[in-house]
Amino acid sequence: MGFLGRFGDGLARTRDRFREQMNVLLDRGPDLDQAFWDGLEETLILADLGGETASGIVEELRDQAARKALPDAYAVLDLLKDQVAAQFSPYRPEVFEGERSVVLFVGINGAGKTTTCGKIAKQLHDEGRCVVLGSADTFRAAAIEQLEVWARRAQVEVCARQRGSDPASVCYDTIERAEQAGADTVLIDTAGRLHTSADLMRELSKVVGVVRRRSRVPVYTVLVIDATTGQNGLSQAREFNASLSLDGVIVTKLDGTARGGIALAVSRELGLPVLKLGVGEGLDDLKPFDAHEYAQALIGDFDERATA
Ligand SMILES: Nc1nc2c(ncn2[C@@H]2O[C@H](COP(=O)(O)OP(=O)(O)OP(=O)(O)O)[C@@H](O)[C@H]2O)c(=O)[nH]1
Repeated sequence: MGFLGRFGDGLARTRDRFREQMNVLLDRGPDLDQAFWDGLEETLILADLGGETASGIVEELRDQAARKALPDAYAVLDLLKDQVAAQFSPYRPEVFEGERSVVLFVGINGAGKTTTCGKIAKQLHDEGRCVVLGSADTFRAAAIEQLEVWARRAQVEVCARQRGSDPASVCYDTIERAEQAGADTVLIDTAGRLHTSADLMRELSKVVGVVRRRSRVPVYTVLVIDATTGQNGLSQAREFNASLSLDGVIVTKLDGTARGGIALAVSRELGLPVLKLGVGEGLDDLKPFDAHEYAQALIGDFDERATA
């Protein structure tokens, strides 16, 4: 693993944009003047960290610069990574690594729910856990087939019914089957929906309610966000969280965007842990989350030599 860690390549575009902006700022000289602080905040906003998060980080760094009498911008940038890492909500290992769990994947259309569900099934199966998949995306026929392909690849069982079936009863069947099989983890794919559609959100909330009532093991609801949607990811997270009380988020497609900061914005502003990061379409491109590795990959190393 390189010095940028597991997310290094996936966050390359976000990091390039960030460094480009920072270099423009540092070209003026390393003084800790108002223009530097404004420029730093703008750079963080441009990486899609969100206005609230960006100003929170800058405020804290300003405070530390004054308290520790930091000499210049390079000294501030040394502290930035720790500041970024500290903003994330604490990781919740119990969602995928707990003794038993049922996890529902929710999110807007095309966010990467089915793919993520399949990748996690394969990873957990390879770790020796018994996994059952449930295809509650009964709206899109291709999603059922896609999950069946993943189930074969991962060598796990999948519960599916034909297109148009009631998603809540697919969940019911899936949990029953998982109990019979003595499964450790149940992963349920749900149909994509717009967070702005009240009817579809109500329907999903009903499905989650059925699962919570039926399951004898902890149930977690995980939002999958496509990083390329940028700040819209924050509105998605707000709406899904308001309807479903989310337990965590997975951010996908970080490889295709310079807006990788959205993972931090959502985690900090909604108090939700990031559980995994998707950095490509391959099986190994879904990475376990680590706040320090994320910060390292986002910012890289800044020193006078690197920017000269
Ligand atoms: N580059 C990249 N592509 C990804 C990533 N995760 C998923 N995808 C791709 O995104 C596309 C949509 O993924 P799906 O898993 O079908 O999305 P979905 O949320 O299940 O879609 P709906 O069922 O329509 O809501 C697929 O082509 C995936 O291969 C990622 O981390 N990086």
